[in-house]
Amino acid sequence: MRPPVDVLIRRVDPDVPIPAYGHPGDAGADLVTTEAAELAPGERAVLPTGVSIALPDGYAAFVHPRSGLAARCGVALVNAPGTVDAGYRGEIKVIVVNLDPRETVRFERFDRIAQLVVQQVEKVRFHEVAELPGSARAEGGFGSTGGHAAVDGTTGGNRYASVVSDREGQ
Ligand SMILES: O=c1ccn([C@H]2C[C@H](O)[C@@H](COP(=O)(O)OP(=O)(O)OP(=O)(O)O)O2)c(=O)[nH]1
Ligand SMILES: [Mg+2]
Repeated sequence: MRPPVDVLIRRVDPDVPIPAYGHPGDAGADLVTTEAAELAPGERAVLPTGVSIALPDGYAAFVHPRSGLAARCGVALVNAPGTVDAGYRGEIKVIVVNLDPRETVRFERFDRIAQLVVQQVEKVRFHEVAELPGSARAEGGFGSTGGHAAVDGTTGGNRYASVVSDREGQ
């Protein structure tokens, strides 16, 4: 296993726990909210995590959702994954949204709300050309290989979801 990358961290809130990995080998270290919040269905909020970091050059950190929160409460991140640039010294914030159609979600102070994944990122130089080199995929995308959702129960073969926009009685 490669040695961990050292990242400087500052507590904006003196009592906040340092982000921690749940298990060895986990990709994300959990972030908490330092503010309690209540989100009605459809509501969103920008929640403070109480920490700011200084990443080494060539790295970025990504704010990812937690699957348990998504599955149990319908909480998603509006901008998932959020990007924390190496030069950002402000407090890391998490933009949560309650996607549950009925239930209000309540976060208590220090509830774990997201996870931070630190990765190396490449910086590229863009070279403008009139024509790009050919490829097997060419311009195919957005479901060109099949297996996409069908609308109103239309079967397209090899599908795995459907959208029912014209439900009975509506
Ligand atoms: O979920 C997030 C996303 C971003 N940030 C912080 C770190 C990041 O470096 C900065 C800017 O983020 P981004 O580039 O996504 O936002 P922008 O709307 O493009 O703002 P800017 O013009 O400041 O780059 O905000 C967070 O704390 N949490
Ligand atoms: Mg930006």
